[in-house]
Parts: sequence; structure tokens; C-alpha cells
Amino acid sequence: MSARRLSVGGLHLAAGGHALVRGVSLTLRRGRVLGLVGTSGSGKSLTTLALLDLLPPGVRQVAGMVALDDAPADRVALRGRTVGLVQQAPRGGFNPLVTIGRHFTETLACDGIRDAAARDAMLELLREVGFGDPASVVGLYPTQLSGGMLQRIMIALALARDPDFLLADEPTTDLDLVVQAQLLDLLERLVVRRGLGVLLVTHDFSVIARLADQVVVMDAGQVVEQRPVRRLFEDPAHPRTQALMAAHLALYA
Ligand SMILES: Nc1ncnc2c1ncn2[C@@H]1O[C@H](COP(=O)(O)OP(=O)(O)OP(=O)(O)O)[C@@H](O)[C@H]1O
Repeated sequence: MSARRLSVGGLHLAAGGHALVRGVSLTLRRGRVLGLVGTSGSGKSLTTLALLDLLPPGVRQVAGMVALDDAPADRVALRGRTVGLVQQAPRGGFNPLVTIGRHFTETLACDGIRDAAARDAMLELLREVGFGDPASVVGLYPTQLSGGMLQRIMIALALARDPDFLLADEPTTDLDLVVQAQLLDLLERLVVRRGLGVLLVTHDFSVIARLADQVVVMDAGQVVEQRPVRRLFEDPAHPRTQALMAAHLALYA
């Protein structure tokens, strides 16, 4: 049965005796988008990676528990099947020597989906993320596609094992504004159609305003504010949130 909530509680991370993330707790809910914002280095990516036990070498989890609904979860078992991961800079997420089709067949084979069934599933996934002629994409290599197309494909790969939750770490960074808007529309459609629970990591408040229901603000490894998106924009409480918002308005208002 599908889980309704994915949560991390009391997460502490450290490297070389230096605390990087301190006491972070947050909860994703199916059909909802939780925005995670904060300045560079505030601990957003490490928190996201800790959910799937994918911390980089040298970073250690000192405390914290990940739970599905209210039961402790095996984080390695969550990868792909329950929780999909989409990261920034899609080009680095692909093997340049392998076709797009092979990226899909290898992922689908994890669930025993092969041959004609794999091809049908791959074409359907590519169609779902907006490729009108998916068959024309499967024989291409990652270098033959634009950043926006690769980011769509990375989302399709993250959906290949039909997860309940999606962790999207800066999914629109480095893409032009038109492609960014298309990707945010796509994520919104997926939340509605699949009932996905999404963690949307970004430093961009316009992305938060467009998609998030609830927002967590991090600063120096800690959660400093957590509230519904509308209330955050109307009345940012913490000085760090106010500063991030002011910087955003200075650039885009
Ligand atoms: N492998 C590592 N070893 C030691 N420290 C690290 C490592 N990776 C990240 N850090 C440190 O942990 C802190 C949090 O990093 P993290 O990447 O989670 O920040 P972030 O909020 O995602 O920033 P950005 O928006 O720039 O991606 C930073 O001070 C960073 O320098």
C-alpha cells in the first residue's frame, strides 16, 4: 500500500567534527509540494540526500530518523521504488556513452520490466513528460539533447519505478526562463495526476511561489521557519527569510 507521508526527524549531520545540519525535521505529503529554501550552504542538499542515505564521503549522520507514515524506513530500499530523485545540472546525471533508451531499460529492469514491455513503458514515460514523438528520442545520446530535454528525461527516469515521492534538488537551475516555466508546469501536472509528494529544493522564491504549498526555510544547517506559502510571502517572520525575500524582490520585482 502507498505511504501518505515521508518524514525525517531530528537530522544531525557533521563532517570532521563540524556540524553541518542541526536538528532538521520535515514531512512530505502525497499530492503536496514542500519547498525547501535557504542560502547557498545552508544544508538543503545534504538534508535531501540524507533521506535516501546518499550522503557524500566524509559527511556523517550523527542523529535522525526517516519514516514512512509513522514507521521507521529502510532508506536504501526507498530509492527509486518509493522515492525518486531529480538533481540539478542534468547533463552530469547521464552516461554520455549510453543512449537515452538504455538509461530507461536499465532502470526498468530493476523491476523485471524488459523487452516490449520496457519499450512501451519508456515511450509512455517520455510522453508523460512532454515528448510528442518519444520514439525519436530513445536512440539519441545525452550530448544530442538540450538541458531542458535532459531534465524532462531525468524526471521520466525518476518516475520509471512509480514512486510516491519525488525529491527535486534545484530542478530548474541553469535553464532559461521559458524552459523553467515548462518544467514547473510539468511538475505541477505530475503532482495532480500521480498524487506525488514533492520536496522542491531551490533558492528561487519565484519557483516557491509558483509551486509550493508549504515552505521550510533553512539557515546555517537549521530550520528557521516553516509555514504555508501564502503566509510566508505575506508575513515572513525570520530575518533570514526576510533577507532572502528582499534579495528576490530586488532582482525580480
Ligand atoms: N562532502 C562534504 N564534505 C564536507 N562538507 C560538505 C560536503 N558537502 C557539503 N558540505 C558542507 O555542508 C554545508 C551544507 O551543504 P549543502 O550542499 O547541503 O548546502 P545547500 O543549501 O544545498 O547549498 P547550495 O544551494 O549551494 O546547493 C555547506 O557548508 C557545505 O560546504
